[in-house]
Amino acid sequence: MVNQPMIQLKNVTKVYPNGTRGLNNINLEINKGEFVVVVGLSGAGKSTLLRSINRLQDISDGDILIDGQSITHAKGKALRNIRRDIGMIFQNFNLVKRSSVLRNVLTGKVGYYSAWKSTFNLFSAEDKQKAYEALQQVDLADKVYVRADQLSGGQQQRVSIARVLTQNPKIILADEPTASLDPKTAKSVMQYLKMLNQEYGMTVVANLHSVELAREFGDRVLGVKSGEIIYDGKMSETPAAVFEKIYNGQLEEAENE
Ligand SMILES: Nc1ncnc2c1ncn2[C@@H]1O[C@H](COP(=O)(O)OP(=O)(O)OP(=O)(O)O)[C@@H](O)[C@H]1O
Repeated sequence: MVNQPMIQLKNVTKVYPNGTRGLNNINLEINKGEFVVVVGLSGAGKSTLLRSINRLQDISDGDILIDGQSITHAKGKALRNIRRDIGMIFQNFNLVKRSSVLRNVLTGKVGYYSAWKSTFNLFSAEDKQKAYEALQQVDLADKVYVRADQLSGGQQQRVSIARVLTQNPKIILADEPTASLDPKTAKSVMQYLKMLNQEYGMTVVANLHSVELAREFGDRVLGVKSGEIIYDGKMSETPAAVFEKIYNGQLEEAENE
């Protein structure tokens, strides 16, 4: 298959108002269908990278392209359309806790509805059916009408995965998706993310703290330090020692050249 760039960062810099360089002149291409894990110490810039890709925050310099279109310069409807193609998975699940599982999953469709229809939850029967099917995919069909806050952490993360499936994006950005879960549950959540990647061809970029999960699920690994990419390689060609060094903050860019 010819490599098709899905996410492109061109000379991207993010300077926070207090002067911190969250990202320092990053150039990066992620292809359609890749499962990329981003690793690095706390404060390295992993979340800044993800938040910049879907423009949850504006970058200071450079350009970011999503499937060939600049999200950096998009406005109004064009920006909303690009954002529709990007699903997010958060460490804290970001569910509406007092709403039902089904309603939470349907919010994945909000980007497709006019403001007033989504305010009044006027979802079509077809979308309700799709949301139900998404819940089947993550093995939660028996929890459709349960309130989100009645579920365990792992189940709540599966609801957020079903929400992303309903949104049907091209890209999923997962910011520490398993950080608040026990190891067994974390692995199961990663398996569902892998399913979205393999069965639906969604491109996944995930920040992960766990070396073990990163090695098991990523196809490609990006090591980040002080707002720069200090390692970029195929998982299968990345020795375990490189991981240890990235996580210990000992890997310097020169070692990777
Ligand atoms: N809103 C902000 N204002 C100022 N500095 C910030 C802001 N957000 C992040 N930073 C700084 O930018 C750098 C990168 O932070 P970021 O949150 O991207 O790191 P991270 O690798 O995701 O860390 P963690 O694993 O702890 O989430 C850090 O020095 C951080 O203190």
